[in-house]
Amino acid sequence: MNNGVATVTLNPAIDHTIYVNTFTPNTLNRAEAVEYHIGGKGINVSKVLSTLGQPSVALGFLGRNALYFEEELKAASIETDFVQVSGRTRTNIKVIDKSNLGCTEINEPGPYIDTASWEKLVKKVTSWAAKCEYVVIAGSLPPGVPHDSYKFLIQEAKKQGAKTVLDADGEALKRGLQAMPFMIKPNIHELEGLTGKQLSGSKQELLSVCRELLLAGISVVVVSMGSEGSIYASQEGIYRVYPLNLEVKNTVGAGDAMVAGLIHGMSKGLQAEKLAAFGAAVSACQIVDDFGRLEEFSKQIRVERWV
Ligand SMILES: Nc1ncnc2c1ncn2[C@@H]1O[C@H](COP(=O)(O)OP(=O)(O)O)[C@@H](O)[C@H]1O
Ligand SMILES: O=P(O)(O)OC[C@H]1O[C@](O)(COP(=O)(O)O)[C@@H](O)[C@@H]1O
Repeated sequence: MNNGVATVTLNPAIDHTIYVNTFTPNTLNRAEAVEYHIGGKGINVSKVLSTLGQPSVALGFLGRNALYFEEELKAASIETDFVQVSGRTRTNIKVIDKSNLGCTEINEPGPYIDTASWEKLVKKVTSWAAKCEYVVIAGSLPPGVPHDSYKFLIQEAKKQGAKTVLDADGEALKRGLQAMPFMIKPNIHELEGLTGKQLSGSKQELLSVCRELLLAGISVVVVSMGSEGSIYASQEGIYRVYPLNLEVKNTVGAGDAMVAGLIHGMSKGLQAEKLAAFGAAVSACQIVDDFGRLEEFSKQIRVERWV
């Protein structure tokens, strides 16, 4: 038993982060520093949970470079139960321009997943969902898996009694929502894709979109808005979480850290206002790359009840 959290990453990645002084497209850029980290949204959630002292099991597909992932996860005390596939797990490029802290990302599509591998994965998710309180399903779909993969996995996990958390984009998010996950954490761009509207970020507009999702049957809706902070919505109320002014190191994985923070906070029984602040504080730690500041950030974050 792993204290109740399984993360599912169908499309893990090695995040290859390249820091340049000033990024200029169509010319030679020389790297000031490089970092390689195992990633993909569910894996990142497991890594942050582990930093917070909460165990989890990581599931999904891994290709020929699986051993590297398994070793890194083991070193972080994260249990693994991946399906091995014959392709190569992808590498995603993140270029960080130190002059303005902008991040240019190129995410690969990932290896092809055949039907037999997909069926193995479904069995693993179903079996872990029976043992876990939360099943986090996150990230893009690799080629070959069904378009309604997330809808199906959420339905199966719910049948086993797990609370499901979905963090995805585009069609994968739209279809996944049909199975009514317990919690979703779209960023503002993912929410725009979902609603088909360009959002101004006004209070009325955000309230109306969150209310619609709650009414449809999702228990917790968290909309992250990068440097603008976030919105937390549940039956307890709808809250505006104001951002901190941070010395940003790298914003990659900020959303995943927020998901991990929300799950950890829920596991500890935090109520809406404190939970919303805790999720935001964990993402702030990820951005400055210093989890020693968790308590300080949790106290600094301002949460306002909207309704
Ligand atoms: N530049 C920033 N300054 C302060 N906080 C930030 C910044 N970028 C992200 N955050 C925090 O991290 C959270 C998640 O970031 P966001 O970029 O919205 O998610 P995602 O990584 O899923 O796109 C935000 O709601 C906010 O609390
Ligand atoms: O599966 P996708 O949508 O391509 O995203 C994968 C990427 O997202 C990340 O998990 C980061 O996500 P966030 O910045 O949204 O938290 C990277 O580690 C990874 O490269």
